[in-house]
This record gives sequence, C-alpha cells and structure tokens, in this order.
Amino acid sequence: MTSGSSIANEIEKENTDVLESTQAVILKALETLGYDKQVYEILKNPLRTLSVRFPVKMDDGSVRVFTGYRAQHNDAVGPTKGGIRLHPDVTQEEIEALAIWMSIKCGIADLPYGGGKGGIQCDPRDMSFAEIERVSRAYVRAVSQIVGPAKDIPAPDVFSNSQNMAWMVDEYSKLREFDSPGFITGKPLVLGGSRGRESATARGVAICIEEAAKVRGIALADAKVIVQGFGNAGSFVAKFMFDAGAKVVGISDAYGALYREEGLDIDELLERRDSFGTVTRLYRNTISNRELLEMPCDILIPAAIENQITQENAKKIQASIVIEAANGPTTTAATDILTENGVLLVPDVVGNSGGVIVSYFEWVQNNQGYYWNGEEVEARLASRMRTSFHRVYNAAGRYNVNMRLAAYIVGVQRMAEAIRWRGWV
Ligand SMILES: NC(=O)C1=CN([C@@H]2O[C@H](COP(=O)(O)OP(=O)(O)OC[C@H]3O[C@@H](n4cnc5c(N)ncnc54)[C@H](O)[C@@H]3O)[C@@H](O)[C@H]2O)C=CC1
Ligand SMILES: O=C(O)CCC(=O)C(=O)O
Repeated sequence: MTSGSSIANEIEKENTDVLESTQAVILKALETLGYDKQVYEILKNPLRTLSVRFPVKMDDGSVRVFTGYRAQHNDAVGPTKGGIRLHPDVTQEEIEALAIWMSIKCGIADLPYGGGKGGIQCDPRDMSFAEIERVSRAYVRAVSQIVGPAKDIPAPDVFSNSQNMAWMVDEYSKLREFDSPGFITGKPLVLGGSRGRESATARGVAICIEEAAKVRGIALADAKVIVQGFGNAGSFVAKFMFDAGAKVVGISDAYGALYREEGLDIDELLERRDSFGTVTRLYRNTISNRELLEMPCDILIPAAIENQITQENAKKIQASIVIEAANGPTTTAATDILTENGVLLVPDVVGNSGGVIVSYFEWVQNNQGYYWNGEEVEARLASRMRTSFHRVYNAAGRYNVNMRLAAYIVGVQRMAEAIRWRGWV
C-alpha cells in the first residue's frame, strides 16, 4: 500500500496516469478536510468495475470480440451515473478515473448520485451504422446485471450520442420486459430525453466562462477564444461564444486544428462537421492540436481528451482563463504551472458538469413522467452552474489552494459524510 505522504509528494511531479493523479488530489482533499485515512482507502478506487468481452457479428460476416468496462466508483450517496465512451484507447484505469471524477462532479453540483463510467474499446469512425448498433446493444446485454434506473445510469460521452442511447434503452427495455426510460440519459426527445441535454455540457461551460470572465474583468465580446475538440462539447461551446460576440480564433478535431487571427465562421464549420466532430480535413492550412493550444487567446477551452496540457506546454499557454470542457485535459503538474502563472483554471469537475446536471433533470422527468420546457431546463442549469463555480472559487480562496484541489474539497465532502453516516468507517 502506498503511504499517504508518498502519494502526496507525487503530486509535485508530472503524472499522466489519470487514476494515480486523481487519487493524489482526493487524498489531499480528504486531508484538508480532516477525514480519516480509511475514507481515502474506500474512495481511492471504484467499489466495482465490470470488465466484459462480447462477440459481435460484423457486416462482412466475421465475428469480432470487443472489450468493455463499467466502473461504479461509490454509491454511498445514491445510484452511480456517468457516460459511455466508444474509443480505441479506452482502458480500465481511464474508465475508473473517469468514474471517480463523476463522483466529485455530482458532489459539487449536489446531484443525488455517485460516479460511474463505461467504455468500449472500438473506433466507431471505422464502423458501419449497423455495426455500431450491434456493438451498443451487445454492450448493454453484457453489463445489464449491474446497471439500471436505480443502480447506475449511463449517458453519452466521447463518440457516443443520442442514437447510441436510443439503441441502448431499447435493448435494456427488452431485457427487463418493460419500458425503462430512466435507465439511460441523453436520449432523443421522443424516447424521453430532456430538452437542452444535447447542448447542456457546452451551455454549462459557457456559464462558467461568463462567471470566470466577470472575476477576471474580461468582456466576452472582446475576447479571443480557442476550443480544442469540435464534438458535442466543443462545437456547441464554440457556437455559444461566437453568438456572444467573442472571436473564436481556433478550433480542432482529432486530425488537426484551424487557427485564423480574424476569427472563424463557426456556423459554417458546424454545417460541415460530421457526427464524430470531424471538420478540419476539409480545410488546407491546418496546424496541429499541440500548436493550437499555444496560440494567442484570452480563453482556452480543451474539449477533447485527457492529458493535453502538461508540464511540457503549460508555460506556453497564453490564455488567462482555461475552462476544462473535456475530462482530464490538464495534468496535475500543469495545473500548478498554470496557477503559478496566474491563469484562472476552471477544472473539469465544475466546467463540464452541465451535461450530468441536465442528465439528472432528464432522469427526474422520466421518474415523474412530466416534462419541462426548454426555459425551465436552462434556468435550473444556469442556477446550479453559477452556484458550483462560486462554491469552488470561494473554496480556493478560503483554503488558499488551486481551483482543482478546491473542487475536490467541495466535491468529496458529501460522499465522505455519507460514508460516515452509513457506518462504513
Ligand atoms: N458529451 C457530454 O455530455 C460530455 C462530455 N464530456 C467530455 O468532453 C470531452 C469531449 O466529449 P464529446 O464532445 O462528448 O465527444 P465527441 O465524440 O462529440 O467529440 C470529441 C471531439 O474530440 C476530438 N478528438 C478525439 N480525439 C482527439 C485527439 N486525440 N486530439 C484532439 N481531438 C480529438 C474529436 O475529433 C471530436 O471533435 C470528453 O473529455 C468528454 O468526456 C464531459 C461532460 C459531458
Ligand atoms: O450525463 C451524464 O450522466 C454523464 C456525462 C459524463 O459522462 C461526464 O460528465 O463526464
């Protein structure tokens, strides 16, 4: 077992292992709050991770065996909740770290959930529509014993969307022999989805940007913005910034980046991107994702994948505000460098929590069978986002710590209390 102090010392070093670096921040947060080491022992890893292998018939008649995971971090507060990603680089450790982040996120936003996350190792960009459907359904059959509307509620994540959720809820409803819309969120409206869920992650990011810009005295209409990633999170946030009058000077996808000092036409890019958030291949004069992050801007929004801002490039970031729309885009060492350089970093567990907040609204609406209009959803989301931002911003001041540690201090407390009340320690 690793001792507390040696884990805490590791925080100073570059660590791109997302699970280990998350554990280090959780330990610091619990120590700051004065919790016993036994609470850390419970929270450092998920309570359950199911690893599954499932065969799927491909269009050419061959059979391919896929690997998938569903991790449930902690259910002391309530059922677990979190997305399912379909990506070739999915690993068990990554999914476990993502499940832990969901717990912290739900704690900050005060949602009655613990964290969960799922993943399938595959590249849907290389698969037919029918193959993606068979993989989505087979995954649900493989994990069906541990998920459910009162146990663990999945949602979309990287390379999954409302269509995957529709196939998954259909499969689950067949297995359970009744209609169970509350099994999964991020569904199409006609299957019990919530108004505002599709753009909720980005809407939440935009609200954080408004709050951070106020704190920093930046006028959004004059701001230069760069967004890495042009999928569900990135493309909508680029659109919200564009509509707010900001100059979106850079965007990217997995294949490269576009940077134009005079600003990009986001409406045109939105029309041309595909369902996996790919657009740069249609343009000449692209730069790399790495170069994009270092270009001049006021607000930088990583909205793609993990470990994009590291100790290698953190010093070269020119933005004064970094809002993490992606999960885990900044390493712990880079968080320290950005903070020392006076950058206001809004961590993922706050910045991108709009997605799970509206997923929670969707689940509530499914449970009550009564649906809200778009304005109601938006107003409730805005209120929770602003409260979360300021809880974390104030905690950073109160404890004199960086925004990530402050977020963990705020996010872990409710779970630790639930564990204590249940008598687990
Ligand atoms: N969809 C949601 O509701 C939520 C998503 N997130 C996080 O936001 C991030 C993006 O997710 P989504 O927008 O949903 O996914 P998406 O699948 O809609 O889009 C992903 C985007 O990232 C790009 N990308 C993929 N690999 C890349 C790489 N190696 N380098 C640069 N760009 C790359 C893709 O080309 C695409 O533009 C992820 O970290 C996800 O966990 C967080 C909260 C909720
Ligand atoms: O909408 C949800 O339930 C979860 C979204 C998600 O996976 C995330 O916030 O990382």
